[in-house]
Amino acid sequence: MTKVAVLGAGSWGTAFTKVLAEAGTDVTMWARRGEVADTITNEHENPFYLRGFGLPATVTATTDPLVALADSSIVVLAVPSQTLRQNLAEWKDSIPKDATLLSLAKGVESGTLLRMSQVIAAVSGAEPERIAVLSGPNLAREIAARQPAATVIACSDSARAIAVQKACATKYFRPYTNSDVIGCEVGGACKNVIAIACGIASGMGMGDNTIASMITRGLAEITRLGVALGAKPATLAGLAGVGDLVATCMSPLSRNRSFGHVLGEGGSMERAQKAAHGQVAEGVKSCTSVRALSESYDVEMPLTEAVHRICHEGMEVEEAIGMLLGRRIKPE
Ligand SMILES: NC(=O)C1=CN([C@@H]2O[C@H](COP(=O)(O)OP(=O)(O)OC[C@H]3O[C@@H](n4cnc5c(N)ncnc54)[C@H](O)[C@@H]3O)[C@@H](O)[C@H]2O)C=CC1
Ligand SMILES: O=C(CO)COP(=O)(O)O
Repeated sequence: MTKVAVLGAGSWGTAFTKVLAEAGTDVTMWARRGEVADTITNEHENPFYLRGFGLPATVTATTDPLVALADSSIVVLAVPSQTLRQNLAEWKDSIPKDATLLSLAKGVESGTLLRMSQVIAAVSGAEPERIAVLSGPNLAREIAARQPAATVIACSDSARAIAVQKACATKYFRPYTNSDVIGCEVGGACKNVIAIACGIASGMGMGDNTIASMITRGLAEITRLGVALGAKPATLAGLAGVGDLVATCMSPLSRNRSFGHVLGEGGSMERAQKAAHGQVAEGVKSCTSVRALSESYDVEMPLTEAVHRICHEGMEVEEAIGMLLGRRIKPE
């Protein structure tokens, strides 16, 4: 039987563990805090990140990475994008030599501007064909409630993508394979930034025309960047692109959208952080790295630029809107 280690017991790590276990896969979690690991193992729930959802009794958790990683053929990296490098450096020597490394993180690393699969390759030394990413419209609480959803598992080695697909396919969670790792990662990282922009608009009381316009123009700028980095446009028109973008930009469950909503209502960055329920709103840091990437590839990303200026340069939201609408009019 496939044995999977899920490293990270936050909301998505926990919900994805539930999916794996309900698919009949043997899964062990690593949690940072002892009380989280103990509660998962003994009470079959993670009330710290995913209150109200029972986990199958087969799921156990530990704070010892060696125990979680022993004999695993798939290692799921379920920590925030800005801490993945540091976390993986501590785990890399305990990872079985031929295991597939599956990233759940959606972000671009600050400073290095690396995608998560690149961080994994750099830190672990694993060959690119051992590195996979999972990305799609997968809000953790909806998946935990077994609401039907689809996702994409991207890996350059199709046999590994299929092995991950089999390990997590259930009656409500439908994974598709894809070979376009870059497209999936660009879609996942950039949609968080556009979700902050949509949250700002909704917080200012703007309606569906505005949000739909931002989602669509957001997709245009994400696709421009993705193609410049080597992604296939079809990937960005699929689940890991438009699918995830729509879910995150529209859902009050999204931490990135919730973060933006508070800013749009006139709240401070601190208040916005609280609205993300103490969990990561990845777009806050990724907006700066995505903007830097776009500059180095000479790709225009006006919505990303506006979110960066609001979050990190103190620009007022009204001024940012003026900047966006004051741009030269042009063909679509
Ligand atoms: N929550 C969701 O609905 C989804 C999240 N994602 C992505 O999955 C990744 C993980 O997200 P979540 O599980 O939701 O995050 P979270 O904020 O709920 O949990 C993060 C987990 O990482 C652990 N961790 C380890 N080292 C850490 C450190 N130095 N600082 C902070 N946390 C540390 C925390 O203890 C916690 O268990 C993110 O990149 C996110 O964008 C992707 C799809 C859905
Ligand atoms: O990635 C997600 C849904 O696919 C979760 O979005 P948030 O990180 O904004 O909550």
